[in-house]
Amino acid sequence: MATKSKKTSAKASKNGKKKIDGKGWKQEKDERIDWQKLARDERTWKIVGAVSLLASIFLFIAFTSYFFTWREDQSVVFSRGIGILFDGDRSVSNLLGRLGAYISHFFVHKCFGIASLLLCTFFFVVGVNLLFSRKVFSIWRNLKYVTLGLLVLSVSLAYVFGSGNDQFPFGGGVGSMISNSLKGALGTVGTGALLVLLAAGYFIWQFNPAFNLPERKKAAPPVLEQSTEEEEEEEEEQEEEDDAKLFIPVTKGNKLKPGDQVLNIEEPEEEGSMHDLQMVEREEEQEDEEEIGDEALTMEKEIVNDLFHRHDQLEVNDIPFHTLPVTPDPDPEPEPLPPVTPRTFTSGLELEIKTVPDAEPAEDGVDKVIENLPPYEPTLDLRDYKYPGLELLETHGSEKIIQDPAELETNKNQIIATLRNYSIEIQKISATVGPTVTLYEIVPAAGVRISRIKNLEDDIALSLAALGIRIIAPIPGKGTIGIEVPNVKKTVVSMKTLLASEKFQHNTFSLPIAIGKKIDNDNYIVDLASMPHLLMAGATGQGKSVGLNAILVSLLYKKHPSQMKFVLIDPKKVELSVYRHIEKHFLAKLPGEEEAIITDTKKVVHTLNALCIEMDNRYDLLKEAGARNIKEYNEKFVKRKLNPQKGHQYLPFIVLVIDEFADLIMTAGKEVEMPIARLAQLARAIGIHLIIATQRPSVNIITGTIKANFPARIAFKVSSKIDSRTILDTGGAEQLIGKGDMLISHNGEVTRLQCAFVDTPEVEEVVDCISGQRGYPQAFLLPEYVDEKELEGKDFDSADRDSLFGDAARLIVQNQVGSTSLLQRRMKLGYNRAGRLMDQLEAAGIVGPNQGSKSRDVLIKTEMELQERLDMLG
Ligand SMILES: Nc1ncnc2c1ncn2[C@@H]1O[C@H](COP(=O)(O)OP(=O)(O)OP(=O)(O)O)[C@@H](O)[C@H]1O
Repeated sequence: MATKSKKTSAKASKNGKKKIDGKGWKQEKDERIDWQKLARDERTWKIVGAVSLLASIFLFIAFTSYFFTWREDQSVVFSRGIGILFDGDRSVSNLLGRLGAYISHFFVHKCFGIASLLLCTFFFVVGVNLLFSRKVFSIWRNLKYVTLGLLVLSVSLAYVFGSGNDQFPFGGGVGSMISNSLKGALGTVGTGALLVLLAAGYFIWQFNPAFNLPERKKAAPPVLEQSTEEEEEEEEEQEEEDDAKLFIPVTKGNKLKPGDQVLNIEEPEEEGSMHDLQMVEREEEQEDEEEIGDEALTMEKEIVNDLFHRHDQLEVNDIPFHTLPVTPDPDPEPEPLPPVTPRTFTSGLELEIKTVPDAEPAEDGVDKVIENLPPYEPTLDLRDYKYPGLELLETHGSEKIIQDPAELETNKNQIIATLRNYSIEIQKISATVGPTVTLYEIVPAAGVRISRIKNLEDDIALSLAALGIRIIAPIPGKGTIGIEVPNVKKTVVSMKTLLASEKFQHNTFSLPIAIGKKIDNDNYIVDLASMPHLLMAGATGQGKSVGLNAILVSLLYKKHPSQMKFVLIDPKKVELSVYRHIEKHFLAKLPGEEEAIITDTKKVVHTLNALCIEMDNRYDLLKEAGARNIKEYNEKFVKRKLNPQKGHQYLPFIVLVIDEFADLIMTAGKEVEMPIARLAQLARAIGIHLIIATQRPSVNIITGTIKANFPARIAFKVSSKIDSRTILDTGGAEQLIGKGDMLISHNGEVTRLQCAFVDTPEVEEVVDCISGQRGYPQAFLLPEYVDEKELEGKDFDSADRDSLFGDAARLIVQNQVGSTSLLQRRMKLGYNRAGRLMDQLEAAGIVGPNQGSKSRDVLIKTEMELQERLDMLG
């Protein structure tokens, strides 16, 4: 009981009542009206709103009635003036009696004429907003229109209809006065012109009509019109948004949105009483704040500046924000609102901040599209970059295929005779002359079994006494038998011809490579991205290096440095070294490495593992972006649907080229094979493509795992049928004639090609053309890979911190996300190192403990705090 009375006493004193003895209460302040409190009371404003709404209805009825009764009531009002209100004897015709007659006479006759009706809208807007405690209409906008409308309409109507005692006051006294003054100053015509000008100006401003002369229609860029309209619309939308934000009831537990501004926060008065509604206003706030006085809380909108892409700074107002600085409320003891986790609060108030749903990442992790931004253009990184021109390349000899009729005739006769020796008759024979070989297509006579011809392949070749005969029995899809016979005079296929071809110039391939010419002279141009990896084999001196150069040069001719990077592995140290000059344009390397072209086996292992990390990181990015492959991902990035702040970036293709694979496998074995197999299996979707070349296509080098993951394979001449089978799963490569004569197995088809020829000086020209231009500050950096074995035995206690500890701590504190994958992506680290860094950050008290799938809590909130902690740690 005693406790209860104590409580009651406390409650009472809080409400301004003081106990003076045990029997009664003395009201100390009950005589004083607390105006401030009254002004902040929601009910007060509701009453004002209701009065305003009634006033608007009253005025509307009075004015409308006046339009019909003005003549009858005019003399009465004239004669009595304001006294009419108290003159009970006088009767008037206005529907709202003497008050209606007097007020409408005042506004319509004396002031603004018909335009006075606009006043009704003002009271209506104010009334509705106050009554509903939210901004239904914009008072500010209405006020602008009413003020302008009263003036312009009254003056215009007075000008048009004139004024006189006996006349209906269309423009009212004010309108007539201004109109007459203008007429005096500008003359009737001048005044008319001014009014027309005003009307036209308003019309143009509001509707922005197009004034295109017929013949200039084409010249007027529609974009311009559109953009102006868009701006207009945007302005409208913005206004509407602002309007909607104007009045926002904030009660206990209610949530604010960014951009909302709270004018008045009322503390609860009594137990059980409702929290007062708050009025939130934008444009009228200054005025209102003055009225409400310094009791009002002002809450400022924190604009979150989000650097949405690397190169374009963007201010985004509508993304979630974390801090709302609140001016302290001098009113005592504001009751805390439900808990939140803000960074700062100065008033002791805690607000639950609701993030704007639009800015939340969509379900697939994709951010809201930031409209009205031009698409991201990766090539702007090096906007002046010029692609190498075709003039850098040479035409090697005559491009014309030499057809020697005598040679053709001899070969034909020999084929017929040889087959006849084996009792094989021919119905028809035709020849297609290619750059290196001629294909004789034969249709055997009825009853001849194709398998018989195939079995006689070696004998026929011997009889024809020529190297490089290949029998295709039957030619897939044709039902004929093909015999390829090398030409006596061969034509070199210049790289220049292929690159100049329509097929190369105008294709939509992601990574177009021009490899060579088919036997029918068709250019063989394919998309490396769809292959998706390529295995090349060939005995020494048969054209492998030229083939690799042809592929690399094709890509250099089509891709911008921002779109593609090479990882070049060259254990022989000479083949690819020419490309070292384009390091800052097209090469990728490990952080801290001097040379971009990798020649050392140990570094090859690191690089391959780093590529695996890059692959994993890219998969994480794709997953977050809800994209299935690099193309979809980059499309989203270009459309600015992905936030670089979250680690997203435009992903260049990465082409890994290993020139002598056999050497690597011999020295590093599984250490090389495993990451290559992993990359080959998984890297296609994320834009990493492999080209592996080897002189020795034996089974211990091209293992089953490697083969299974390299569906596209090229064979130059090899030394044995077994090698041909290892590389192509079929014989034939041993019968090639060298100098770029090759077989390519792609999409289950084996095609004979003459590889495009590009000489080393040409490659040097191309490389010089690129390296002479502005490049990136350094090569594209691959993620760092730390060999677990090298770390064994090393104890990573807090005294032996990772060199990246400080950077990692800063990144985590800046982002306020304790996630290992963030470290991996942003710092290009492997999982193990990132994980170890995270453990060290935990030990240093910067992040909290592991929380399973949820990211760790970040215990340090500001960079200043972090710096202190780092200084402390030493
Ligand atoms: N496509 C081609 N057209 C014409 N000639 C070619 C072509 N490819 C290669 N050759 C000729 O063959 C020679 C050897 O080619 P390349 O250097 O590419 O052989 P390789 O297989 O790389 O040899 P290695 O493995 O020993 O480096 C070239 O110097 C060139 O004269």
